[in-house]
Amino acid sequence: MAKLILDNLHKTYYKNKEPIHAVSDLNIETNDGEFVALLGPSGCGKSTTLRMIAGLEGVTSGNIRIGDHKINDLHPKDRNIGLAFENYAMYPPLSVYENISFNMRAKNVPRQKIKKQVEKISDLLDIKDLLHMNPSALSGGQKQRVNIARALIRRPEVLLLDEPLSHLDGKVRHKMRTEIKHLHNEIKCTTIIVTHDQLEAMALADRIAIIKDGVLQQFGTPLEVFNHPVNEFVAGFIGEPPMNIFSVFTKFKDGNIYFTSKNEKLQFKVPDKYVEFVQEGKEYHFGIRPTDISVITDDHPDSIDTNVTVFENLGEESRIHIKIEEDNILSIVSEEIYPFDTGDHIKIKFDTDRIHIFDIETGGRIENTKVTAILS
Ligand SMILES: Nc1ncnc2c1ncn2[C@@H]1O[C@H](COP(=O)(O)OP(=O)(O)OP(=O)(O)O)[C@@H](O)[C@H]1O
Repeated sequence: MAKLILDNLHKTYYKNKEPIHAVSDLNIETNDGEFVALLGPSGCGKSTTLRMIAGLEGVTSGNIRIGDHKINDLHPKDRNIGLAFENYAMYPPLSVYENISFNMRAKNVPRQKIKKQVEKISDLLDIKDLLHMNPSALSGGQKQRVNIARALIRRPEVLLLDEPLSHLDGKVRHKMRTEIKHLHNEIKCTTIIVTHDQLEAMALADRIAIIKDGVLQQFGTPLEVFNHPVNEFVAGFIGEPPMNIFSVFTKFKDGNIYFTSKNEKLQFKVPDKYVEFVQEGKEYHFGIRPTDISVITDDHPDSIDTNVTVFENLGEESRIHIKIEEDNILSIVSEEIYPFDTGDHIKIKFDTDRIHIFDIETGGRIENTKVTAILS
């Protein structure tokens, strides 16, 4: 087991002499045996980061260390890293057994030792029955398992998984996700997974590094990034369906400060924890997750009168779409609820402990939280 440390890592490419900062001053330190997800939209620099760790791409500046050893200048095969790629680059004429043992055979490791290790790893990944087969006869999920076996046979200190589930569909994807989690619990190898799927990152990782335009936005546990997103980008990227985010304005009334919508249809007393951080007469972005909006029947000082635009009953939850002035807002209610029709009048209430306020210029969270985070 080992810690992986990315220290001020920077990668610049040049296209028509114009610099592309694919990765900018990235700082991440994993714990021993930790499972970390690099998460972000297409082009944010996830794969470049993984490729630099693997040694398939040089670094522009900064250092990569495993424990105390700087590995920047080592050849990929000397880094003690196992890499399972998005595409299953296996040697087609060779059997699964031969594919898994390829590197050991190239190094003239004794046959018996190879056999023992392949058996052990195929047991772990439940691919014993596939060993005699040709790669072309494998399903997507089976190929991915073999791919991971090939990476693990080297007993790496760090395992890198590049979008391992992206070619798999529905149920297989879900099953494989659970298997990867199970495998990690067994082998406890420091693992970095690259994904653009936030649910995958939330389900698998101990901590998630959320990257935008090559810049780390937040590095935290799934609950930290979900409950305390450091900025509007993270708030909108984490969570499915996404957080409702809309403009509000601050206004003084009767000795209290309120968030209001543009035409004051929404009037919402600023919760105490935000009072010292907001200024009067300013616009903010107000975030609330769909599950933090409830439908109420009693009167409440903070209740909001509105109308249903669309009602969807999904069995285990109901989705109620409403409109407050120009903003479409979604509420998700998990308890059984009276089925509404379009146009029905309802009262909703925001959970005041679970609102998020962002600065409209910087996108940064307006609240003095103690979350380990880096603001862009
Ligand atoms: N070899 C290269 N030459 C020039 N630019 C590159 C090269 N590789 C990547 N880039 C650019 O660097 C940025 C980051 O790319 P990267 O592939 O790391 O992103 P990503 O987050 O992994 O995206 P995806 O999820 O689509 O794979 C992008 O703007 C990309 O166009």
